[in-house]
Amino acid sequence: MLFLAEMEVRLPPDMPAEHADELKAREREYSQAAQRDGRWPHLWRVAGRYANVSVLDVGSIDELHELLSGLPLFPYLDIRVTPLARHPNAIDRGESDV
Ligand SMILES: O=C(O)C[C@H]1C=CC(=O)O1
Repeated sequence: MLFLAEMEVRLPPDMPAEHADELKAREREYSQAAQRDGRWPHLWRVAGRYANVSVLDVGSIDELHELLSGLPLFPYLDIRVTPLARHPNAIDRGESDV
């Protein structure tokens, strides 16, 4: 199941820089592990904003929630999730038409 996830990062301005750096380092490790295992096929920075647009590939809504809520930055993220369905005009990538 594919989901579009739009995330806005909102770190409190008074968060100590060392704490922010530690969270960002853990976030990088966590999201790169998910990218490597195929659950996070796209991660794009939104130009001009501390925000990303991601495509997540998970087996269930519960797995999606587990993946997102496990993000070290989760308490500081505004996340909007949109389920994705196949577009009928999309060029086939080896899967059968829906
Ligand atoms: O967009 C961000 O920087 C937050 C975040 C979400 C995944 C990741 O690696 O970083």
